[in-house]
Amino acid sequence: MRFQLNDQIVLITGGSQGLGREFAHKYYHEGNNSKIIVVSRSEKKLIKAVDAISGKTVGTNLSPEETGKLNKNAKLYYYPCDLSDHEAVSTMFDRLCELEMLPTQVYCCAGGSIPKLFKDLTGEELDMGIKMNYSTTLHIAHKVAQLELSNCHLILFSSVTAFFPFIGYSQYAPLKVSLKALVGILRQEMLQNRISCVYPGNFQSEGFELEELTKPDITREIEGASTPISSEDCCNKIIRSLESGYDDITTDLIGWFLMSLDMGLNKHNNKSFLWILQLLIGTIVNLLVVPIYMLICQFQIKRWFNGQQKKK
Ligand SMILES: NC(=O)C1=CN([C@@H]2O[C@H](COP(=O)(O)OP(=O)(O)OC[C@H]3O[C@@H](n4cnc5c(N)ncnc54)[C@H](OP(=O)(O)O)[C@@H]3O)[C@@H](O)[C@H]2O)C=CC1
Ligand SMILES: CCCCCCCCCCCCCCCC(=O)[C@@H](N)CO
Repeated sequence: MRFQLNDQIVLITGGSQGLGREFAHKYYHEGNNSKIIVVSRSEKKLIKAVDAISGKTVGTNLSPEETGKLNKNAKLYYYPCDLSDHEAVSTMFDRLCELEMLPTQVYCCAGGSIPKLFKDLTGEELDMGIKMNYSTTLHIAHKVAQLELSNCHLILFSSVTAFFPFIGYSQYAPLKVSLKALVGILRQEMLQNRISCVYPGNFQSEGFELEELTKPDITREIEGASTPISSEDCCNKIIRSLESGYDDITTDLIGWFLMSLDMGLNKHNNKSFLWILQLLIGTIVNLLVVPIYMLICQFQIKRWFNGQQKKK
């Protein structure tokens, strides 16, 4: 399935800000004869996003209640929906079916993290992590599977933390690992669909700014190797990889390197021309470097905890 921006109906979850809004902007300005539907919980943020993308208020609300004002010739649409609610997702797809706007590409950008030590998280924050990072993608993928949208290209957004879950990301990384597992299974079951998975490193977004407020220093120290890039750069890197036919995509060197350590049983369909290099690097580094790094990492973490004790 050759990837292109033109002649698509592209559904972007998490399209009200950050990376999702960047993709919407890219399709709006470069995708000829494409329709864009941005989805998130907040109608207010969606309206702000469509204004920012198009420079004027042209976004059309696709909700059933807005049928009277529907402009079928518009390019940019929005649909407020809490994607962690299976029924709400089902209603959204019913609506898209009614309007003959079932998607040909789906970007599952909805997600976000609250970096804290596990014991410092609230039950609500833990539940939010599961909903925001897993359920939102799960229900969308489930509807694509059930409707047998065989020409639909699913693009899931995991994270580098799926290759190396580390201290401070207990509310987030396990769910990004789950997405990696889901991708492996869907690739075996949904043979008619192209299923891509993106493992971004850090990039500047509203979500990134928010997570910086609670991120423990030790977490920031470990992830220092992933310097935040702009959302626009991240978007363009991902589009270039998709256009090159890759389906397991990273956005920085450390992400590519950590993916090489995680080749396992799910990466053998990776079309990266560097795939064999990744396999070789992964084998050698897993054997010779990882044991040493994990000792250093444990020392770093123990030193940080000792420092925390002294502060008390
Ligand atoms: N920024 C980074 O450094 C990295 C980000 N990632 C991943 O990339 C993706 C995009 O990240 P980023 O741009 O920073 O995200 P942001 O946190 O900036 O935006 C998250 C988006 O998801 C939407 N959203 C959250 N919960 C729901 C829900 N239940 N239903 C519908 N929409 C929802 C939000 O809109 P609303 O509040 O209106 O619902 C918002 O539009 C995420 O999956 C993130 O985990 C991965 C690695 C690094
Ligand atoms: C031989 C072994 C070497 C190991 C080096 C370890 C380097 C770890 C870099 C981790 C980068 C994590 C980026 C997370 C982005 C993200 O998902 C958050 N911003 C949440 O949004």
